Amino acid sequence: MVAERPFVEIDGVSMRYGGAEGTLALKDASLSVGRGEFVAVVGPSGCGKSTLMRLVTGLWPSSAGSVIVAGREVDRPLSIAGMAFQNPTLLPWRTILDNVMLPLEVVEPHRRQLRAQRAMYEEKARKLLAMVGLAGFEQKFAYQLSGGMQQRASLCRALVHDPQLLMLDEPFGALDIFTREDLWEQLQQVCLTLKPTVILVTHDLKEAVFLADRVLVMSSRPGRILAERRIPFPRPRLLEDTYKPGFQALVHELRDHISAARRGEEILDAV
Ligand SMILES: Nc1ncnc2c1ncn2[C@@H]1O[C@H](COP(=O)(O)OP(=O)(O)OP(=O)(O)O)[C@@H](O)[C@H]1O
Repeated sequence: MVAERPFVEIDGVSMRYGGAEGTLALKDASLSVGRGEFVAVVGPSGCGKSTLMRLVTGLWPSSAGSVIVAGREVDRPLSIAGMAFQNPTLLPWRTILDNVMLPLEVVEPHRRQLRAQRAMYEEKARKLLAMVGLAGFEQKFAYQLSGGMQQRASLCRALVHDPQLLMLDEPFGALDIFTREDLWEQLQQVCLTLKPTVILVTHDLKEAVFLADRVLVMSSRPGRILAERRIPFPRPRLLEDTYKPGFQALVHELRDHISAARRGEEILDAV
């Protein structure tokens, strides 16, 4: 049997901002993500995690190496990706429903079909909102929602055009722990239902272990993948699981990797 080609293939990628004398954010970073896999990327602050996300989604070109998604070299912003960031960035003049439907006005083939099939698309957006507990808030504006609710809406916006790839950069970073845990469960449910390929950048190791099939640990800047850990726990995972010794041992193991990576940074800085 022929092994399926990874959905995301990053090979020997380097990225320097600001010309030859600028900041080397990534150096010789390689990783691959299988179709339908949920990968979390963790690492010391400033190690290049967000840079990696920008390269995969085609928002920036890499300085060296190759980024291939769905078998194609990434050389422009990817339309098959949905993205959500720490800041939900909802447009204040649009209702929540219209914010969620925004990608449909931009991404083909939805853009072409939106006028004729508006009712179908609207139903889809409403279903997503209901899935994350926002039924009844469709006609509200962002200022009428809490931070956690806005983040849920931004997750729906990232999913509305059926992206094959979901890119999440600290999407829950600004939220309190209760809201965050609530959203982990909802994201897990959404992923079990829609089965996108997901890359999640997070500082929260518990979040990484709860959500991911595999956690990748990056070195300090210039970033590359230092270690990876497969997460063996069956799904759906429960919040109670995060208190179990096996779960906590994995979190500690990842923390040790990151501490080692940070010590590497200090040693390098001292040279
Ligand atoms: N647009 C930019 N121009 C110049 N340098 C940049 C730019 N974006 C990021 N950098 C630098 O590249 C390095 C990696 O940044 P990046 O945001 O990718 O790290 P990160 O791991 O996501 O950080 P954090 O964990 O703190 O969010 C940092 O030193 C940062 O200062």
